Amino acid sequence: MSVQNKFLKQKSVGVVGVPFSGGQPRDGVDLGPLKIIEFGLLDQLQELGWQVKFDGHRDYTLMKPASDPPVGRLLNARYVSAVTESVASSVSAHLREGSLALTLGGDHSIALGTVAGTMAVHPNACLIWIDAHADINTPESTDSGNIHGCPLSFLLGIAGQVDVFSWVKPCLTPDRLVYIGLRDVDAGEKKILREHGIKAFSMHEVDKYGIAQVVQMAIDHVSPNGSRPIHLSYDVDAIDPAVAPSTGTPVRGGLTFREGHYICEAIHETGCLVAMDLMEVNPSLEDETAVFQTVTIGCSLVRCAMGETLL
Ligand SMILES: NC(=[NH2+])NCCC[C@H](N)C(=O)O
Ligand SMILES: [Mn+2]
Ligand SMILES: [Mn+2]
Repeated sequence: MSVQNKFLKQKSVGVVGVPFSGGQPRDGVDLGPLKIIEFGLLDQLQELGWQVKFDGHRDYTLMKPASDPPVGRLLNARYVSAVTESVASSVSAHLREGSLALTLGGDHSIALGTVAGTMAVHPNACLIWIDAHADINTPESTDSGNIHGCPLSFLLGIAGQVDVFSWVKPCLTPDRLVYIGLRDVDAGEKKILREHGIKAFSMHEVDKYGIAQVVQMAIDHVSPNGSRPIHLSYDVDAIDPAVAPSTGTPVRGGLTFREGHYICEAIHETGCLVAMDLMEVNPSLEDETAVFQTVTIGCSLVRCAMGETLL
């Protein structure tokens, strides 16, 4: 069922491509947006009836500081901060015009910008985070120092004072965040989820209740009377690596092809989607077939969230 959106002024989408890999150590994830667009995503969205406004392939490497020594444990902190601040304003600009904001990554640190950008325009929006990982480490709890494992702690205001990220204002509350797909959560992150009462549906709950019930429970949790705008942040590593192999931190036991798509279809049906991220597609990992599979799935997840139906 294709549904009218409650929050958009027109059926238009602003596409922000963010070829950025500074939130983690593996090269190539910055090629994600280029590949996804080469595979025809923009035309596919037009065929679904969307007016597409693409910001163009920006060169975020121009923002790379000459020197960026670790801030505590955090790696590339100044670079991540500058890029995400700019992404936040691109996302806000599309939302202010009444368009949906679609951001193509790049690594998941970029969501620090996209979610901040959404909350600046829709302060009561909720966040549905689809991922194998919780990405909620604080500057103290992170073992890796990779900021793609930390964006949610900044958005929730539990990261403590980090001067480099002073532009990030706490804009998310624990009751407006829900996860689906988790299966590789650090010990420190489990503690944070418990302490803040954050709702999470791991793969165990997906097995136990089935994806349809999980998505329904997730939406009911973050948007109790269906009235909140939804930001969907989709890390492609939520999908099982047998189906979407080209990603930097693959974890076995993930969502099936259909489960992954069902989530997008059900969120479309709410009519409340205002922003979507597609993150962590890395076209330089694995072989050509794997890249084809991963990029193709990335495109179809976005199409399903934007109204493509099977019938
Ligand atoms: N967006 C991702 N793929 N995140 C993986 C994070 C892995 C690990 N928890 C870390 O903090 O380093
Ligand atoms: Mn992940
Ligand atoms: Mn992630």
